[in-house]
Amino acid sequence: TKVNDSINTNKQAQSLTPPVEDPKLRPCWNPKYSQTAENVFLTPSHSVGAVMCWSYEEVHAGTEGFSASLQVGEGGFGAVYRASLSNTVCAVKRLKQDGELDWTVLMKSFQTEVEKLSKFRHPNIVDLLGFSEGGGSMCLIYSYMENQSLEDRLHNVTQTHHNLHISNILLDRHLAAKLSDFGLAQFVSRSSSGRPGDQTGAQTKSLGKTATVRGTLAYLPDEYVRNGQLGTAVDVYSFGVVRHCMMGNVDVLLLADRSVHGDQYLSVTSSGVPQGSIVDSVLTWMFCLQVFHRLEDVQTFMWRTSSSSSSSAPSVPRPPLSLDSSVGALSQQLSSLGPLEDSYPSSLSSLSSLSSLSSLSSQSSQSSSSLCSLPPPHPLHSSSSLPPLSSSSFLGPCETDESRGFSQYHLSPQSNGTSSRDQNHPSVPTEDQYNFPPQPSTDGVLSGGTSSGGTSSGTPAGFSPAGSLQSMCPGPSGTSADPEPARDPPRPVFFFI
Ligand SMILES: Nc1ncnc2c1ncn2[C@@H]1O[C@H](COP(=O)(O)OP(=O)(O)OP(=O)(O)O)[C@@H](O)[C@H]1O
Repeated sequence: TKVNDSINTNKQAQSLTPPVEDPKLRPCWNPKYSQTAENVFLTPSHSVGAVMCWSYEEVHAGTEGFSASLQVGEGGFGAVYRASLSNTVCAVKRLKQDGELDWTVLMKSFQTEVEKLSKFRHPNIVDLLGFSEGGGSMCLIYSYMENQSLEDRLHNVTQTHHNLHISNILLDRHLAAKLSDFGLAQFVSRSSSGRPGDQTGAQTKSLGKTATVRGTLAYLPDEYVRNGQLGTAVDVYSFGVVRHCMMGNVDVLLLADRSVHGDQYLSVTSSGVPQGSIVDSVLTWMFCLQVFHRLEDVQTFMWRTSSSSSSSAPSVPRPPLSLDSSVGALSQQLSSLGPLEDSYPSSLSSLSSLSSLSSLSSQSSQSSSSLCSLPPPHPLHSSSSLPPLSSSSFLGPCETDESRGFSQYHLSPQSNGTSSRDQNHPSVPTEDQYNFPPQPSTDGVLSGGTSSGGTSSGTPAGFSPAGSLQSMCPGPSGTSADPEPARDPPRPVFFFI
């Protein structure tokens, strides 16, 4: 009753439902979602402005009645199911109705998610395919991320609890990382007063505790650390950190330490050995390096398997060249840092971990010569000293069907049971995968970074690694002298599959 009353009385939510002409398949195009000049966060080329509206019956059938056997996860906003809609595998997030959440707030979040993701498509944001209202439930329908969340995967990597705020980073079948809960998280950051970051209202009381804000300081933006602000920016920031790590970009040290120790590292690391809490920096770096290596292994494994089992083109993109060269160079830098114990006597456990991780780095360094034909770049090169990224020559590891901003999903069923989305997909520039402009200042977070953290173009620090990425991680069409170097057999994959 509460649900139905809320739906009936909430005109905003009702306005999401378009006029119904075809009850079976109802394309939802709302002109108010069209791209506007101020929507600069994502590029117009990724904008499609259309999502599908599904009936409750269709979603119910596609999830086999929201069967527990199809549930793939559960977050603060509800359970997520693997579903089949029009012969397309989707992820259906059914928003909770458990009384813990203020239903009015939830509906607003629902609306926000639909509005925002109807406007935008981005290679690193999970595509919203549609939504459903009715039957007393509200569902958001996304493209299905076969490899689920990075957090899930990391549990398998480390077999220990970790504190990264990365549950909203999902991995597609190519292991390309994408942000989810874009609009939902955005709304959580706002109170009923509309002031960003106001966590005192009843709205955020209920949603705030469900929002995923776990994490070490290293992975959270300054603004969250200082003010407790939640929201998309936190995810984007953490995503940026993880992405840098996964790319083997030593700028991760900048990001990792910015929130803890201020901006001092921004200049220090681009010119010399970082000062301050090097233990935290190195631990962060090495941990993420492990993640990167595992992801790289899996990509290599998948690519090789696909290549050897089929004479046709591989179904997964060829992995980027190894980044072990940068690891080795970093390792050398670390070995020249001097004693750490004197500076950080209380970090004994960290130092112990550091020791083992340093040895990992050495191993990586030793293997780098056989794995990578690239000359090792100087690990502390500033991004600005590197050549600009050329979109035509760079093909990063996220250059996949989905991650290219391949968002023109046509959900019409095909006779062979597959979606037609694999045909005629648009080509999208790749630069913006690595250049996140600042968020609108109304967010209150990450709006251009700090005074010394931003680049000259106003991009927050750490969100413009294009040059570094090109240097560190040239893709298969990159400028490397050896476009397809001989690689050792992939190391054992023991956690993903
Ligand atoms: N598009 C998707 N494809 C495949 N699995 C998904 C998808 N979205 C979510 N999941 C799975 O469902 C789980 C829960 O995701 P969800 O976004 O609901 O919550 P969360 O991000 O873990 O937490 P919170 O809602 O508090 O941010 C994820 O960890 C992931 O395993």
